[in-house]
Amino acid sequence: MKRLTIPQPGHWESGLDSQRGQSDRLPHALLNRVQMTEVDRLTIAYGINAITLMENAGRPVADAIMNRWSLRPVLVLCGPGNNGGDGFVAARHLAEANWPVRVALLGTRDQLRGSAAHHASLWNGPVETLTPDALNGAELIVDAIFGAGLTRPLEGAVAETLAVAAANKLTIIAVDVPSGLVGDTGENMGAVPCALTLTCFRKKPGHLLQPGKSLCGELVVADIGTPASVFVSIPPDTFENHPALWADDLPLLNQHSNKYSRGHALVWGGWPTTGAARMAALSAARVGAGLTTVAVDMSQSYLALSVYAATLTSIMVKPIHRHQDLAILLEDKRITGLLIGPGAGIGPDTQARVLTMLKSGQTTVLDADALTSFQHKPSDLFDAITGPCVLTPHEGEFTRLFKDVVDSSGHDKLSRARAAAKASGAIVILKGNDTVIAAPDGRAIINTNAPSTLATAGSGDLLAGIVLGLLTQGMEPFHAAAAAVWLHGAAANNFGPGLIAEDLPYRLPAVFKQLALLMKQTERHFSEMEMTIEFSASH
Ligand SMILES: NC(=O)C1=CN([C@@H]2O[C@H](COP(=O)(O)OP(=O)(O)OC[C@H]3O[C@@H](n4cnc5c(N)ncnc54)[C@H](OP(=O)(O)O)[C@@H]3O)[C@@H](O)[C@H]2O)[C@H](O)CC1
Ligand SMILES: [K+]
Repeated sequence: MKRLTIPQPGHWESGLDSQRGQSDRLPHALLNRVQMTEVDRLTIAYGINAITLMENAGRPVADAIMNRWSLRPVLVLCGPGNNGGDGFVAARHLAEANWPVRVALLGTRDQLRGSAAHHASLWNGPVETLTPDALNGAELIVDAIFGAGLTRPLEGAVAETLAVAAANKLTIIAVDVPSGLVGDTGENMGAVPCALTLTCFRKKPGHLLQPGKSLCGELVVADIGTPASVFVSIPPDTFENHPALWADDLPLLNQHSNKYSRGHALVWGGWPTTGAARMAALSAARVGAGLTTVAVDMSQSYLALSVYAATLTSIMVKPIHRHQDLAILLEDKRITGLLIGPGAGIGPDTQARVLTMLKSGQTTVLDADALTSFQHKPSDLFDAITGPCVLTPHEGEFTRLFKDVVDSSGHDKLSRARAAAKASGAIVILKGNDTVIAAPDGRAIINTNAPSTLATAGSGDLLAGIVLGLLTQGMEPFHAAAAAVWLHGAAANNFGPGLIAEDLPYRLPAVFKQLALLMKQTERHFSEMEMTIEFSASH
């Protein structure tokens, strides 16, 4: 199977050399504004001039409209930069197909420059002023006002016109991004919800991060002729989560596998909240940990052991009476992954257990109370993280633990997750509808398959368990984190509405079957491409 590896920074060229593919090489990369500027420059150097690039960017907008809607009046709103230029191209193609099209421009025609001025000169119809009145009679609105060049919040005629279009529920098609959406971050500086967004070459982080994600509607990526070779000098470090990024690293069974070779997961079982640790243990087992044990906190009640033991069957229980018992248990080198946090309780006992776990050198997942227990002195935690470690905070836990880090970094989710990973030395899974997985070396993945049914009690405990189960089997932590987030979303999608946390682990086997099918299709896609390459080479 061909895999799209995510090479470490600094190894990009060799990474590309080992990969196959034409323009869809690294298809899941996300590019920011600086990278896209460089992509444009390299594409032009490659031989596609700026006027053709704009033609290639604007034509798919017209095509997408004609493919989705029947003939109806269209108004194209054009801005003063290249986004506006794309709008003029789209308007021309619609008009050539005999669609009723009008154009309204922010500013005047003689202020346009370069390719935008060229394509505006090819537009034969009148150019109106961009005001709310221009909307009269239009049914579809093409928003080509601002794209990557947005520098400040929307105001004046632009803000008013978009607000009136949204209030009148007009269908809006955005060129590159809904105007007002910051492509690098997903921040909204005045954009209104669109039905469809067409962007060039690759998606941008802001298409996948909230609130941007909710503003884009259907998202389509247009091929504008940019060669995949641009990735040699523009190493992407941000990706949309997809099995192609990590599926080859998933632990696989073979005839030599036995329960010990599949690793032994250990979950800290707190008291009196026991359900969280039990569900996490079940998830770890479901994703393939050979053995799973709950280390039961006996320091508060002797009842703890009976509750865990009576409710777990294939999962083992180990009573821990004194703190030393935990350290002794961790000397067992057959244990290959640790999790503490779900239902652990906030305070010095949890702190001490976390530090003991980290000291053991074992791969560790820290969730929930294990994170909040360090809110007053996060550096104690960060200093103790010296080995493979994954942190799984939701926004509340994240803010408590990383307040100082966030104050000194960007405030968008991608920057915050990256800064937290760097400061802590751990892989950080910053959870939410747009979960970000970040590594200390700067790599990041944005997840897109999470349904809103995952916003239910216990959902986070299960995710921590899935991460643990994969790590326990030796999967590389960044890939394990991304895979776990994807599997979690896929299991929820597989169940559908009415989901409660208990349902998720039972859906994982079906998801593994889907995944195997998906990867077979990907493999077929690659082998077909190989045939195409051989065919073209021989002619
Ligand atoms: N490979 C590609 O992706 C290609 C993309 N194309 C399209 O080009 C745009 C980016 O074009 P650019 O000219 O850099 O920027 P914009 O068109 O988005 O906007 C720049 C102008 O807008 C003014 N501006 C910005 N924000 C505001 C605001 N809030 N209010 C008023 N005016 C604003 C800005 O003025 P300044 O005073 O700030 O300089 C500029 O005048 C990309 O998104 C794609 O659509 C290419 O067509 C093909 C290749
Ligand atoms: K736009």
